Amino acid sequence: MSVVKIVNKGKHTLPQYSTEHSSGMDLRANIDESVTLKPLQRVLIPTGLFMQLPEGHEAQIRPRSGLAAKHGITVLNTPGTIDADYRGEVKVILVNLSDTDFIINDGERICQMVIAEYTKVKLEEVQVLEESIRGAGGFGHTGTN
Ligand SMILES: O=c1ccn([C@H]2C[C@H](O)[C@@H](COP(=O)(O)OP(=O)(O)OP(=O)(O)O)O2)c(=O)[nH]1
Ligand SMILES: [Mg+2]
Repeated sequence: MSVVKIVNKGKHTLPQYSTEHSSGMDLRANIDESVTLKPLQRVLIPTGLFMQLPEGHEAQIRPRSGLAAKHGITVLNTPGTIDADYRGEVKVILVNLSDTDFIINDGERICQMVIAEYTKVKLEEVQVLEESIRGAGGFGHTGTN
């Protein structure tokens, strides 16, 4: 199991996996006062967390489906990317896609964080690519049924 070093300068407990096989850990808002998010408004919410990810890993900041389905609250840049060499505070960009105000309270679980391994590649510039059956087909070219 990979180890992620974390400094918690916030007021809340460390994030945790809420069930045995959860892929994400929920992150809590670490704010002094509640924030009211108006329709289509976005806000940067601090978490109080600072991380050191092992080389070859990233953290992805993703929405919680409950907040999205019930309140239209999502992560604007989903999946947000936390780089392994980032040492600043993890912050979450939330947006309100509903038609009513939404209040974010201190300590609320606002998003989830998935730690993932990634592959670093070297780009090789060529003039022609190998053919494939798909070719340039995309954007729904296989239809819907
Ligand atoms: O939702 C996010 C996305 C990013 N970050 C932090 C960690 C990440 O490593 C850094 C840079 O993120 P990104 O590369 O997405 O932003 P950028 O606009 O390209 O900034 P930079 O020029 O600093 O890379 O900002 C967050 O705290 N939350
Ligand atoms: Mg960047």
